[in-house]
Formats: sequence, structure tokens, C-alpha cells
Amino acid sequence: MGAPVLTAAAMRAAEQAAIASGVPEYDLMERAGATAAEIVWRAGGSRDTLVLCGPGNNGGDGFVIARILRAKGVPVRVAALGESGTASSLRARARWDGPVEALHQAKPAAQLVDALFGTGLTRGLADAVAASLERLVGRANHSYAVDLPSGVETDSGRLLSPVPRFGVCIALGALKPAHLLYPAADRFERLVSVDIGIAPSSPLHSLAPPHLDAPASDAHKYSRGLVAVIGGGMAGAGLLASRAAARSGAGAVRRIVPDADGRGPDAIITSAAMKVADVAKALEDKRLSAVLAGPGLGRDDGAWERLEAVLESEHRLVLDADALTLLADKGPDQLPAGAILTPHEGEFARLFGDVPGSKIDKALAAAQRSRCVLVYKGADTVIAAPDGKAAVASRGSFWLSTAGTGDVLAGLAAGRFAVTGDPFRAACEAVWLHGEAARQAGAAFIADDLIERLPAAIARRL
Ligand SMILES: NC(=O)C1=CN([C@@H]2O[C@H](COP(=O)(O)OP(=O)(O)OC[C@H]3O[C@@H](n4cnc5c(N)ncnc54)[C@H](OP(=O)(O)O)[C@@H]3O)[C@@H](O)[C@H]2O)[C@@H](O)CC1
Ligand SMILES: Nc1ncnc2c1ncn2[C@@H]1O[C@H](COP(=O)(O)OP(=O)(O)O)[C@@H](O)[C@H]1O
Ligand SMILES: [K+]
Repeated sequence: MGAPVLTAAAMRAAEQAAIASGVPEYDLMERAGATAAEIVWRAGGSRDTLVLCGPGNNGGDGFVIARILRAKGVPVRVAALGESGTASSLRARARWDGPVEALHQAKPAAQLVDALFGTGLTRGLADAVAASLERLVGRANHSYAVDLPSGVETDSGRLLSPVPRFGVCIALGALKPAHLLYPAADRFERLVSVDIGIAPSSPLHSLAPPHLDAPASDAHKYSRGLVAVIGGGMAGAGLLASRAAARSGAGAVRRIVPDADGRGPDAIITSAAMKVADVAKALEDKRLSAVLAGPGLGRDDGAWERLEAVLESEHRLVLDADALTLLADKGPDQLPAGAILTPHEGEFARLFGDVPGSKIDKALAAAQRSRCVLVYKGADTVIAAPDGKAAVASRGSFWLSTAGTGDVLAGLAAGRFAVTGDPFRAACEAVWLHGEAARQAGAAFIADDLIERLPAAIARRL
């Protein structure tokens, strides 16, 4: 499992639990401030530093950071926005014995620490405050956001007002959704998460590198998983998916297409299934461990009939692309429970309509409604299970935004589903391996390049 991700309310509950277990409330602020100060000190040494402090506990953290840096001999100035309003922040402010400037009058410094707002932000910053923040971050050589960049909404990652881009964001106690969801996740270059002595636990995690198994001595191609990819009019997409499934660790892949076109590597068996009855017959094979439908399937009546044959089979299913669009016309209740669905934003909206909340909330609600594992794709990809578990993959390669990478992911998901038999685990493994292949591929790659890198990505996780 990756690092736990806590909403603002879950964070407050974790803080209350720590206090109830005997940790004095103010100690949490001292720990948060001391840990953040250490990070700033290690990176910046005695650079001229300006700390911006807001009216809540995020501002309190700022006063602790300022005091500790000053005690180390760093030239520190503090600029505050309003009066401190919480017991802990009042105490932290009282322990700062230097001057406090007004935010709008603050002069820039080489190093800027933003402790204006964190998880308590309820609305956008006033225009003048947002402008001061932008000006001061823009003039600093090094900038740090304490807990969150001021102006981002903790639970959704939305920007409630304009937010400058920071060098480092120091997540206190646990990650929050805004550290992983865009656009907030793009408002800092580097993310550092620090322990402040609370024990966060959550059904929501950042996506962790998987632990994969090599085949056992008695393995054979069928015991390792036989995948069928149901193709249609557009051979290319189905081929990308088939080739990804073949390099996913599964034992064998069959392409079931309207006519045997002779394309694809020799290791993939292509069967011609002209009529729907032929598809149904091919799906009768009990050795199949997972079936993928969608990439290159088409959207005509013939495609729907092929999809119906897939839905009527009892196999583990991965549905992507055209399969999702075809099913959107029938309504979300037609979705087969237990499947993996891999929609991008447009397909998600077509399938589930306008679901309220953050991308995480939307994916979880859709997973619950469909009783499927959702892989809600994008620069931030949310994998959600009907039981409320979710993982977020983020801060990966934006070069993935190129044609066919979704087909590769779908094939990979089908392959991992065939290997593991567990849809949530398979989806997490597939998304991680896809991201890793992209990291290895570097820049300006095409979807085919990802497939070549899958074996090495898998080897790294054995
Ligand atoms: N949880 C933990 O374990 C720990 C948490 N810690 C730290 O506490 C932070 C959370 O602190 P917090 O709850 O006091 O909220 P914070 O972000 O400082 O701001 C709230 C204040 O701002 C105000 N306000 C809101 N929006 C506004 C706006 N647009 N413009 C102007 N004002 C606005 C709002 O008042 P309001 O007007 O909404 O009544 C309130 O006064 C967290 O991010 C972390 O840094 C650590 O110290 C220790 C352990
Ligand atoms: N800006 C981006 N940054 C990182 N990953 C992205 C970005 N845009 C798309 N992706 C990923 O690339 C893949 C694209 O899939 P999809 O939209 O189905 O494309 P296609 O249909 O062309 O294959 C998904 O895995 C998605 O998460
Ligand atoms: K902040």
C-alpha cells in the first residue's frame, strides 16, 4: 500500500485522536513546524528568508518555522495576514520575538515560506492577498508551501484563487487529495511528506509500486493466465492492447477479430470470428482467465452484438473505450459487476453523468454504483473499488497524453487480471507498470514504445 491520503475532515479526526491519546495539541504544531524548518534549513542554510503566516494553525506552523530558523542564525522576517485566531497559533506567535510585518508591505526574500492557509481554507484568497503571494513567490529563488499551497482546496485539488508554483510542498502528517489531484498537484515541483506524530489511516492511498511474483516451477501458459482480446473494425487499437497483454506476465493471449489479418507478433494467436456466434463459441473456452473488450471494437450494431456476447460470458472482464461508449447508451445499471472499467474523463461522464465531489469521490461513487473497479484515467488516475478502497496515481509523465496509451493500459489490466484474479490489485499493478514504462520511455514516445518497456518494468518489481 502507498501512503495514506486524508481529507481535511479525516486529518482533523486523526489530530483529535492523537490529542485524545495524550499528545498535547500544541506539541503537534511544534513538531510540524520543527520538521518543516529542518527541511528548509537543510536545503537553504542561512539564506535570507521570509515566512508568510495566516490566521489559523497553518500560520502557527509558520511562526514555529520562523523561530527555529532564526535560532539557527538564518535572517528571517515574518509577514502576517490578520491576527492569529486559534489557541495553538496564538501560542506559536507569542513565542516569536521578532517583528511582524503586514503581508501587503512585505519585501521579497531569496527564500519564501508560505504558511498562509492549509487544510482550513474555505474560500479563495482575497485578490490582494493572492497577488502578494504571487509576487513574493515569483521573486524568491526557493519557495516552500507548508502543508498545501495557499489557495488550493484540500479535498478536490481545485484552485479557489490563483496559486503560484512552489519549489517544494511539505505535506504535514499525511498526504491530502490536493497533493495528488490536478490542478493543485501541479502547483509545486517536489512533494515531501513528513511525520508529525499522528497515525493516519485511510481507505485512500497514493499508488505504491507493486510486489509481483515470478512464475512457479510448475507454471504453464494456461496456469499463468489466458487473455482474450475481442477486436472489431479498428485493428490497431486491439493490437496495441493484445501486445500489452502479452507482455503483462500472462501466459497466453488470443485476439478474436472479425477476420484473421495476419497482424501482430507470432506469440499472439489470432482467431477469426466473423459472426457473433463465433465470438460466443470462442468465449466458451473455460481456460480463459480474463477478457478485454473495447479497444478498436467499433460502435455499430455488430460491435454491440459482440459486446453482448462478452457480457453474457462468465469471464473476468476489462471494458474500455468503445465498450464503455456502447454501454453508456444502455445506462450504468447494465455494467457487469466485478469488471474493471477504464474510462477517461469523457467516457466517465457519458457513463455516469455529472457525479458530485472530487475526482476521488466520483470514482468511488461510480465503483459503488456499478460494483466494478474503476480506473478513472488522466494525469491523476484514480483506481476505486466498490468496497470504498481507492488509490491515486499522480505526478507521472505527461507524455502519456498520446494516442493509444489507453489501449496499452487496457491490455495490461486484462493481463494482470488474468494473472491475479483480483480486479483492484490488477488495476493498481497495471496503472503502476504503465506509469513506470512511461518514465523509462522518457520523452516524445509513442504507445508502442511503452509495450517494449513492460518486461523491464515488471522485472524491477519481482
Ligand atoms: N491537522 C493536524 O493534524 C495538524 C494541523 N496543523 C496545521 O494546521 C493547518 C490547518 O489549520 P486550520 O484548521 O486552523 O486552518 P488554516 O488552513 O490555517 O486556515 C484557517 C483560517 O483561515 C480562515 N480562512 C479560511 N479561508 C480564508 C480566506 N480565503 N481568507 C481569509 N481567511 C480564511 C479561517 O477562518 P474563517 O474565516 O473560515 O472562519 C481560519 O481562521 C494544517 O494545514 C496544518 O498546517 C499542524 O499545525 C499540526 C497538526
Ligand atoms: N496529461 C496526462 N498526464 C499523464 N497521463 C495522462 C495524461 N493524459 C492521459 N494520460 C494517460 O494516458 C492514457 C490515455 O488513455 P486514453 O485517453 O484512453 O487514450 P487512447 O484512447 O488514445 O488510448 C491513460 O492511461 C491516461 O491516464
Ligand atoms: K500553506
